[in-house]
Amino acid sequence: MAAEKVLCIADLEKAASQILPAATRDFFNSGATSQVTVRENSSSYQKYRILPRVLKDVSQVSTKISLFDRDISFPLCVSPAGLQAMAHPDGELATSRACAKAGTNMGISSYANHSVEQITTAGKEIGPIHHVMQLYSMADREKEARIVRRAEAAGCKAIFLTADSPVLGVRYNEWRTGFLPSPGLDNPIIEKTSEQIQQQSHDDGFSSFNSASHSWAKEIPWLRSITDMEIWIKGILTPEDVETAIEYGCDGVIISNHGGRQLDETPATVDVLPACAKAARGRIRIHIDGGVRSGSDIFKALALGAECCWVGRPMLWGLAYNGQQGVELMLDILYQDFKRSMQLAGCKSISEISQSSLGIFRSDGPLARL
Ligand SMILES: Cc1cc2nc3c(=O)[nH]c(=O)nc-3n(C[C@H](O)[C@H](O)[C@H](O)COP(=O)(O)O)c2cc1C
Ligand SMILES: O=C(O)C(=O)c1ccccc1
Repeated sequence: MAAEKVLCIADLEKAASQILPAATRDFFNSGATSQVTVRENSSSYQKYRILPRVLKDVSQVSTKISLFDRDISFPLCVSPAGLQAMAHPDGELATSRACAKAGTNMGISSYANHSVEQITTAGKEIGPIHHVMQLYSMADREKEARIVRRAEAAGCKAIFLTADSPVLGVRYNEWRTGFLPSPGLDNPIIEKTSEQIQQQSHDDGFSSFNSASHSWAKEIPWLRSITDMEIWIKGILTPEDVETAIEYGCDGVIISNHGGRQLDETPATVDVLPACAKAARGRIRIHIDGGVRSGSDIFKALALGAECCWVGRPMLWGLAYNGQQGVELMLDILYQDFKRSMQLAGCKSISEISQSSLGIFRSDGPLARL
Protein backbone atom coordinates (compact mmCIF):
# COMPACT_ATOMS: atom_id res chain seq x y z
CA MET A 1 0.00 0.00 0.00
CA ALA A 2 1.38 3.40 -0.92
CA ALA A 3 1.71 6.16 1.68
CA GLU A 4 -0.08 9.02 -0.10
CA LYS A 5 -3.49 10.23 1.03
CA VAL A 6 -6.36 8.72 -0.92
CA LEU A 7 -9.26 11.14 -0.63
CA CYS A 8 -11.15 10.59 -3.86
CA ILE A 9 -11.50 7.96 -6.58
CA ALA A 10 -8.95 9.76 -8.81
CA ASP A 11 -6.39 9.38 -5.97
CA LEU A 12 -7.27 5.69 -5.74
CA GLU A 13 -6.90 5.21 -9.49
CA LYS A 14 -3.49 6.87 -9.39
CA ALA A 15 -2.27 4.86 -6.42
CA ALA A 16 -3.51 1.56 -7.88
CA SER A 17 -2.11 2.31 -11.31
CA GLN A 18 1.34 2.77 -9.77
CA ILE A 19 1.13 -0.58 -8.01
CA LEU A 20 -0.21 -2.76 -10.83
CA PRO A 21 2.01 -4.30 -13.53
CA ALA A 22 1.55 -2.30 -16.76
CA ALA A 23 -0.33 -5.01 -18.69
CA THR A 24 -2.81 -5.62 -15.84
CA ARG A 25 -3.27 -1.88 -15.32
CA ASP A 26 -4.07 -1.43 -19.02
CA PHE A 27 -6.45 -4.42 -18.98
CA PHE A 28 -8.38 -2.88 -16.08
CA ASN A 29 -8.30 0.75 -17.14
CA SER A 30 -8.71 0.58 -20.90
CA GLY A 31 -11.73 0.67 -23.13
CA ALA A 32 -12.24 -0.48 -26.70
CA THR A 33 -10.53 0.96 -29.83
CA SER A 34 -10.14 4.78 -29.49
CA GLN A 35 -11.28 4.95 -25.86
CA VAL A 36 -14.04 7.45 -26.70
CA THR A 37 -16.78 5.86 -24.62
CA VAL A 38 -14.62 4.99 -21.61
CA ARG A 39 -13.66 8.67 -21.34
CA GLU A 40 -17.11 10.05 -22.08
CA ASN A 41 -18.80 7.85 -19.47
CA SER A 42 -17.15 10.01 -16.81
CA SER A 43 -16.88 13.37 -18.56
CA SER A 44 -20.59 13.42 -19.51
CA TYR A 45 -21.51 13.80 -15.84
CA GLN A 46 -19.82 17.23 -16.08
CA LYS A 47 -22.55 18.57 -18.37
CA TYR A 48 -24.82 18.70 -15.37
CA ARG A 49 -24.74 21.06 -12.41
CA ILE A 50 -26.51 20.57 -9.12
CA LEU A 51 -28.97 23.29 -8.09
CA PRO A 52 -28.98 23.30 -4.28
CA ARG A 53 -31.99 24.31 -2.22
CA VAL A 54 -30.79 26.05 0.91
CA LEU A 55 -31.93 26.59 4.50
CA LYS A 56 -33.35 23.11 4.74
CA ASP A 57 -32.87 20.92 7.81
CA VAL A 58 -30.41 18.27 6.64
CA SER A 59 -29.18 17.20 10.06
CA GLN A 60 -30.78 13.79 9.55
CA VAL A 61 -30.49 12.39 6.04
CA SER A 62 -31.34 8.91 4.84
CA THR A 63 -29.22 7.64 1.98
CA LYS A 64 -30.80 4.17 2.01
CA ILE A 65 -32.66 2.44 -0.80
CA SER A 66 -34.33 -0.96 -0.84
CA LEU A 67 -32.99 -3.58 -3.22
CA PHE A 68 -33.92 -7.28 -3.29
CA ASP A 69 -36.11 -6.71 -0.19
CA ARG A 70 -33.32 -5.26 1.93
CA ASP A 71 -32.06 -1.75 2.59
CA ILE A 72 -28.61 -0.97 1.28
CA SER A 73 -26.66 1.87 2.84
CA PHE A 74 -26.69 4.09 -0.26
CA PRO A 75 -27.56 3.74 -3.95
CA LEU A 76 -24.32 2.14 -5.05
CA CYS A 77 -23.37 -1.49 -5.69
CA VAL A 78 -20.31 -3.18 -7.17
CA SER A 79 -20.51 -4.32 -10.81
CA PRO A 80 -19.40 -7.79 -11.84
CA ALA A 81 -15.81 -7.73 -13.11
CA GLY A 82 -13.76 -10.78 -14.01
CA LEU A 83 -10.31 -11.82 -12.79
CA GLN A 84 -10.25 -9.88 -9.52
CA ALA A 85 -7.35 -12.00 -8.26
CA MET A 86 -5.24 -10.12 -10.82
CA ALA A 87 -5.78 -7.05 -8.61
CA HIS A 88 -5.28 -8.79 -5.23
CA PRO A 89 -4.84 -12.45 -4.26
CA ASP A 90 -8.09 -12.39 -2.21
CA GLY A 91 -9.94 -11.15 -5.31
CA GLU A 92 -13.71 -11.53 -5.15
CA LEU A 93 -13.59 -12.75 -1.54
CA ALA A 94 -12.20 -9.37 -0.47
CA THR A 95 -14.78 -7.52 -2.58
CA SER A 96 -17.62 -9.55 -1.07
CA ARG A 97 -16.41 -8.87 2.48
CA ALA A 98 -15.99 -5.15 1.78
CA CYS A 99 -19.50 -4.89 0.27
CA ALA A 100 -20.99 -6.68 3.29
CA LYS A 101 -19.16 -4.36 5.66
CA ALA A 102 -20.33 -1.28 3.76
CA GLY A 103 -23.92 -2.57 3.61
CA THR A 104 -24.15 -2.88 -0.15
CA ASN A 105 -24.53 -5.58 -2.82
CA MET A 106 -22.14 -7.24 -5.24
CA GLY A 107 -22.27 -8.60 -8.77
CA ILE A 108 -20.30 -11.82 -9.30
CA SER A 109 -18.65 -12.20 -12.72
CA SER A 110 -18.85 -15.52 -14.55
CA TYR A 111 -15.09 -15.05 -14.83
CA ALA A 112 -14.50 -14.73 -11.09
CA ASN A 113 -11.39 -16.39 -9.70
CA HIS A 114 -13.35 -17.93 -6.82
CA SER A 115 -16.46 -20.10 -6.77
CA VAL A 116 -19.90 -18.59 -6.27
CA GLU A 117 -20.21 -20.46 -2.94
CA GLN A 118 -16.87 -19.11 -1.66
CA ILE A 119 -17.77 -15.55 -2.67
CA THR A 120 -21.26 -15.49 -1.16
CA THR A 121 -20.06 -17.16 2.05
CA ALA A 122 -17.15 -14.73 2.48
CA GLY A 123 -19.55 -11.77 2.44
CA LYS A 124 -22.26 -13.34 4.57
CA GLU A 125 -19.70 -14.12 7.30
CA ILE A 126 -19.18 -10.35 7.65
CA GLY A 127 -22.76 -9.08 7.45
CA PRO A 128 -25.98 -8.95 5.43
CA ILE A 129 -25.28 -8.80 1.72
CA HIS A 130 -27.01 -9.81 -1.49
CA HIS A 131 -25.19 -11.05 -4.56
CA VAL A 132 -26.27 -11.20 -8.17
CA MET A 133 -24.80 -13.60 -10.70
CA GLN A 134 -23.57 -12.17 -13.99
CA LEU A 135 -24.12 -14.51 -16.91
CA TYR A 136 -23.22 -14.61 -20.57
CA SER A 137 -25.37 -16.41 -23.15
CA MET A 138 -23.16 -19.41 -23.67
CA ALA A 139 -22.69 -21.85 -26.51
CA ASP A 140 -22.73 -24.62 -23.89
CA ARG A 141 -26.31 -24.39 -22.57
CA GLU A 142 -25.78 -27.16 -20.01
CA LYS A 143 -22.91 -25.25 -18.46
CA GLU A 144 -24.94 -22.04 -18.49
CA ALA A 145 -27.72 -23.89 -16.63
CA ARG A 146 -25.23 -25.26 -14.08
CA ILE A 147 -23.99 -21.71 -13.38
CA VAL A 148 -27.57 -20.53 -12.85
CA ARG A 149 -28.47 -23.42 -10.53
CA ARG A 150 -25.34 -23.04 -8.42
CA ALA A 151 -25.87 -19.30 -8.12
CA GLU A 152 -29.45 -19.81 -6.99
CA ALA A 153 -28.44 -22.49 -4.48
CA ALA A 154 -25.72 -20.13 -3.16
CA GLY A 155 -28.39 -17.49 -2.47
CA CYS A 156 -27.92 -15.08 -5.38
CA LYS A 157 -30.97 -12.87 -5.87
CA ALA A 158 -30.76 -12.16 -9.58
CA ILE A 159 -29.18 -13.10 -12.87
CA PHE A 160 -27.53 -10.18 -14.64
CA LEU A 161 -27.52 -11.34 -18.25
CA THR A 162 -24.76 -9.40 -20.01
CA ALA A 163 -26.31 -8.62 -23.37
CA ASP A 164 -23.56 -6.48 -24.87
CA SER A 165 -20.97 -9.21 -25.44
CA PRO A 166 -21.95 -11.66 -28.20
CA VAL A 167 -18.31 -11.20 -29.23
CA LEU A 168 -15.46 -9.42 -27.47
CA GLY A 169 -14.85 -5.71 -28.06
CA VAL A 170 -11.81 -4.54 -30.02
CA ARG A 171 -9.18 -4.03 -27.34
CA TYR A 172 -6.01 -2.61 -28.92
CA ASN A 173 -4.34 -1.86 -25.59
CA GLU A 174 -4.84 -5.38 -24.25
CA TRP A 175 -3.68 -6.93 -27.49
CA ARG A 176 -0.60 -4.69 -27.68
CA THR A 177 0.58 -5.72 -24.24
CA GLY A 178 -0.41 -9.35 -24.81
CA PHE A 179 -2.35 -9.39 -21.53
CA LEU A 180 -2.97 -12.86 -20.16
CA PRO A 181 -4.43 -13.90 -16.82
CA SER A 182 -1.72 -15.16 -14.45
CA PRO A 183 -1.06 -18.88 -14.19
CA GLY A 184 -2.72 -20.46 -11.16
CA LEU A 185 -5.80 -18.21 -11.23
CA ASP A 186 -8.64 -20.51 -12.13
CA ASN A 187 -12.17 -19.57 -13.21
CA PRO A 188 -14.28 -22.10 -11.30
CA ILE A 189 -17.66 -20.62 -12.23
CA ILE A 190 -17.13 -21.27 -15.93
CA GLU A 191 -15.29 -24.48 -14.98
CA LYS A 192 -11.97 -23.53 -16.54
CA THR A 193 -8.40 -23.72 -15.25
CA SER A 194 -6.02 -20.83 -15.78
CA GLU A 195 -4.21 -22.91 -18.43
CA GLN A 196 -7.43 -23.40 -20.38
CA ILE A 197 -8.22 -19.69 -20.11
CA GLN A 198 -4.74 -18.75 -21.30
CA GLN A 199 -5.05 -21.04 -24.28
CA GLN A 200 -8.50 -19.65 -25.07
CA SER A 201 -7.25 -16.05 -24.79
CA HIS A 202 -4.50 -16.89 -27.27
CA ASP A 203 -6.84 -18.57 -29.71
CA ASP A 204 -9.85 -16.30 -29.91
CA GLY A 205 -10.31 -14.15 -26.85
CA PHE A 206 -12.35 -14.60 -23.69
CA SER A 207 -15.68 -14.33 -25.37
CA SER A 208 -15.29 -17.53 -27.36
CA PHE A 209 -17.48 -19.27 -24.75
CA ASN A 210 -20.24 -16.77 -25.43
CA SER A 211 -23.00 -17.43 -27.90
CA ALA A 212 -23.10 -14.89 -30.71
CA SER A 213 -26.39 -16.43 -31.83
CA HIS A 214 -28.17 -15.32 -28.67
CA SER A 215 -31.56 -13.61 -28.75
CA TRP A 216 -34.27 -12.39 -26.39
CA ALA A 217 -36.52 -15.26 -27.45
CA LYS A 218 -33.84 -17.92 -26.94
CA GLU A 219 -32.52 -16.66 -23.62
CA ILE A 220 -35.21 -15.09 -21.47
CA PRO A 221 -38.02 -17.70 -21.53
CA TRP A 222 -35.39 -20.44 -21.07
CA LEU A 223 -33.81 -18.66 -18.10
CA ARG A 224 -37.28 -18.07 -16.65
CA SER A 225 -37.97 -21.81 -16.94
CA ILE A 226 -34.86 -22.84 -14.97
CA THR A 227 -34.71 -20.25 -12.16
CA ASP A 228 -36.82 -18.28 -9.72
CA MET A 229 -34.16 -15.59 -9.41
CA GLU A 230 -34.90 -12.15 -10.82
CA ILE A 231 -33.71 -11.63 -14.40
CA TRP A 232 -31.98 -8.36 -15.24
CA ILE A 233 -30.42 -7.34 -18.56
CA LYS A 234 -27.00 -5.66 -18.36
CA GLY A 235 -25.90 -3.57 -21.31
CA ILE A 236 -29.04 -1.71 -22.40
CA LEU A 237 -28.60 1.71 -24.08
CA THR A 238 -31.90 2.41 -25.86
CA PRO A 239 -35.54 3.00 -24.85
CA GLU A 240 -36.49 0.34 -27.42
CA ASP A 241 -34.53 -2.32 -25.55
CA VAL A 242 -36.01 -1.13 -22.24
CA GLU A 243 -39.42 -1.76 -23.79
CA THR A 244 -38.32 -5.22 -25.00
CA ALA A 245 -37.01 -6.11 -21.54
CA ILE A 246 -40.43 -5.18 -20.15
CA GLU A 247 -42.19 -7.30 -22.81
CA TYR A 248 -40.06 -10.29 -21.82
CA GLY A 249 -40.98 -9.81 -18.17
CA CYS A 250 -37.49 -8.87 -16.97
CA ASP A 251 -37.16 -7.37 -13.51
CA GLY A 252 -34.51 -4.74 -14.20
CA VAL A 253 -31.99 -3.33 -16.62
CA ILE A 254 -28.50 -1.95 -16.13
CA ILE A 255 -27.94 0.96 -18.48
CA SER A 256 -24.38 0.03 -19.39
CA ASN A 257 -21.84 0.05 -22.21
CA HIS A 258 -19.59 -2.37 -20.33
CA GLY A 259 -17.43 0.51 -19.12
CA GLY A 260 -16.60 1.41 -22.76
CA ARG A 261 -14.95 -1.99 -23.29
CA GLN A 262 -17.28 -3.45 -25.92
CA LEU A 263 -18.58 -1.19 -28.73
CA ASP A 264 -16.66 2.08 -28.66
CA GLU A 265 -18.50 5.30 -29.60
CA THR A 266 -21.68 4.21 -27.97
CA PRO A 267 -23.07 7.09 -25.90
CA ALA A 268 -22.10 7.68 -22.31
CA THR A 269 -24.59 5.86 -20.12
CA VAL A 270 -25.69 9.03 -18.33
CA ASP A 271 -26.59 10.54 -21.73
CA VAL A 272 -29.11 7.78 -22.55
CA LEU A 273 -30.42 7.45 -19.00
CA PRO A 274 -33.23 10.06 -19.17
CA ALA A 275 -34.77 8.52 -22.31
CA CYS A 276 -34.47 4.99 -20.89
CA ALA A 277 -35.99 6.00 -17.55
CA LYS A 278 -38.82 7.75 -19.37
CA ALA A 279 -39.53 4.65 -21.45
CA ALA A 280 -39.61 2.48 -18.32
CA ARG A 281 -42.43 4.50 -16.71
CA GLY A 282 -41.81 2.65 -13.47
CA ARG A 283 -42.52 -0.77 -15.05
CA ILE A 284 -38.94 -2.04 -14.70
CA ARG A 285 -36.01 -1.13 -12.47
CA ILE A 286 -33.44 1.17 -14.07
CA HIS A 287 -29.86 1.01 -12.79
CA ILE A 288 -26.72 2.43 -14.40
CA ASP A 289 -22.98 1.84 -14.51
CA GLY A 290 -20.01 3.36 -16.33
CA GLY A 291 -17.88 6.30 -15.24
CA VAL A 292 -19.46 6.85 -11.81
CA ARG A 293 -16.60 8.28 -9.76
CA SER A 294 -18.07 10.59 -7.11
CA GLY A 295 -21.00 11.25 -4.84
CA SER A 296 -22.23 13.98 -7.14
CA ASP A 297 -22.19 11.53 -10.07
CA ILE A 298 -24.49 9.25 -8.05
CA PHE A 299 -26.70 12.24 -7.16
CA LYS A 300 -26.95 13.23 -10.84
CA ALA A 301 -27.75 9.68 -12.00
CA LEU A 302 -30.58 9.48 -9.47
CA ALA A 303 -31.87 12.90 -10.50
CA LEU A 304 -31.94 11.66 -14.11
CA GLY A 305 -34.04 8.60 -13.27
CA ALA A 306 -31.74 5.80 -12.05
CA GLU A 307 -32.63 3.93 -8.88
CA CYS A 308 -29.04 2.88 -8.18
CA CYS A 309 -25.50 3.14 -9.60
CA TRP A 310 -22.87 0.42 -9.91
CA VAL A 311 -19.08 0.80 -10.18
CA GLY A 312 -16.52 -1.50 -11.77
CA ARG A 313 -13.01 -0.06 -11.99
CA PRO A 314 -13.09 1.81 -8.65
CA MET A 315 -13.50 -1.61 -6.98
CA LEU A 316 -10.52 -2.99 -8.92
CA TRP A 317 -8.42 0.03 -7.94
CA GLY A 318 -9.43 -0.43 -4.29
CA LEU A 319 -8.47 -4.10 -4.43
CA ALA A 320 -5.11 -3.35 -6.03
CA TYR A 321 -4.41 -0.59 -3.51
CA ASN A 322 -5.18 -2.54 -0.35
CA GLY A 323 -7.38 -5.63 -0.80
CA GLN A 324 -10.59 -5.69 1.24
CA GLN A 325 -9.65 -2.48 3.05
CA GLY A 326 -9.03 -0.77 -0.27
CA VAL A 327 -12.54 -1.67 -1.48
CA GLU A 328 -13.94 -0.51 1.88
CA LEU A 329 -12.08 2.77 1.42
CA MET A 330 -13.54 3.17 -2.08
CA LEU A 331 -17.07 2.52 -0.83
CA ASP A 332 -16.61 4.87 2.12
CA ILE A 333 -15.31 7.68 -0.11
CA LEU A 334 -18.39 7.38 -2.33
CA TYR A 335 -20.78 7.03 0.62
CA GLN A 336 -19.45 10.11 2.46
CA ASP A 337 -19.33 12.13 -0.73
CA PHE A 338 -22.88 11.14 -1.73
CA LYS A 339 -24.30 11.90 1.71
CA ARG A 340 -22.57 15.29 1.76
CA SER A 341 -23.87 16.03 -1.75
CA MET A 342 -27.41 15.32 -0.59
CA GLN A 343 -27.01 17.56 2.47
CA LEU A 344 -25.47 20.42 0.51
CA ALA A 345 -28.15 20.12 -2.19
CA GLY A 346 -30.85 20.27 0.48
CA CYS A 347 -32.18 16.71 0.08
CA LYS A 348 -32.83 14.67 3.20
CA SER A 349 -34.14 11.53 1.53
CA ILE A 350 -33.57 9.81 -1.80
CA SER A 351 -37.11 10.64 -2.92
CA GLU A 352 -36.25 14.36 -2.75
CA ILE A 353 -33.62 13.96 -5.50
CA SER A 354 -35.28 14.85 -8.79
CA GLN A 355 -34.69 16.47 -12.16
CA SER A 356 -35.44 19.83 -10.60
CA SER A 357 -32.16 19.45 -8.67
CA LEU A 358 -30.15 19.68 -11.92
CA GLY A 359 -29.17 22.22 -14.53
CA ILE A 360 -27.50 21.36 -17.84
CA PHE A 361 -25.05 23.05 -20.21
CA ARG A 362 -26.33 22.58 -23.77
CA SER A 363 -24.15 23.58 -26.78
CA ASP A 364 -22.16 26.26 -24.97
CA GLY A 365 -25.26 28.18 -23.90
CA PRO A 366 -26.02 29.32 -20.38
CA LEU A 367 -27.00 26.81 -17.72
CA ALA A 368 -30.54 25.61 -18.51
CA ARG A 369 -33.14 23.91 -16.34
CA LEU A 370 -33.85 20.34 -17.39
C1 LIG B 1 -11.49 -5.49 -15.82
C2 LIG B 1 -12.96 -5.54 -16.06
C3 LIG B 1 -13.60 -6.76 -16.16
C4 LIG B 1 -14.97 -6.82 -16.38
N1 LIG B 1 -15.57 -8.05 -16.44
C5 LIG B 1 -16.91 -8.10 -16.67
C6 LIG B 1 -17.55 -9.35 -16.70
O1 LIG B 1 -16.93 -10.39 -16.50
N2 LIG B 1 -18.88 -9.37 -16.97
C7 LIG B 1 -19.59 -8.21 -17.18
O2 LIG B 1 -20.79 -8.26 -17.43
N3 LIG B 1 -19.00 -7.01 -17.11
C8 LIG B 1 -17.67 -6.93 -16.85
N4 LIG B 1 -17.09 -5.70 -16.79
C9 LIG B 1 -17.91 -4.48 -16.92
C10 LIG B 1 -18.45 -4.03 -15.56
O3 LIG B 1 -19.44 -4.90 -15.09
C11 LIG B 1 -19.08 -2.63 -15.65
O4 LIG B 1 -20.09 -2.63 -16.61
C12 LIG B 1 -18.10 -1.51 -15.94
O5 LIG B 1 -16.83 -1.75 -15.35
C13 LIG B 1 -18.67 -0.19 -15.40
O6 LIG B 1 -17.88 0.88 -15.73
P1 LIG B 1 -16.79 1.53 -14.73
O7 LIG B 1 -15.64 0.58 -14.69
O8 LIG B 1 -16.47 2.80 -15.42
O9 LIG B 1 -17.43 1.73 -13.38
C14 LIG B 1 -15.72 -5.62 -16.53
C15 LIG B 1 -15.07 -4.40 -16.41
C16 LIG B 1 -13.72 -4.33 -16.17
C17 LIG B 1 -13.07 -2.98 -16.03
O1 LIG C 1 -12.88 -7.47 -20.00
C1 LIG C 1 -14.10 -7.42 -19.86
O2 LIG C 1 -14.75 -6.39 -20.05
C2 LIG C 1 -14.82 -8.59 -19.48
O3 LIG C 1 -16.00 -8.56 -19.54
C3 LIG C 1 -14.11 -9.80 -19.04
C4 LIG C 1 -14.58 -11.03 -19.44
C5 LIG C 1 -13.90 -12.16 -19.06
C6 LIG C 1 -12.79 -12.09 -18.26
C7 LIG C 1 -12.34 -10.88 -17.84
C8 LIG C 1 -13.00 -9.73 -18.23
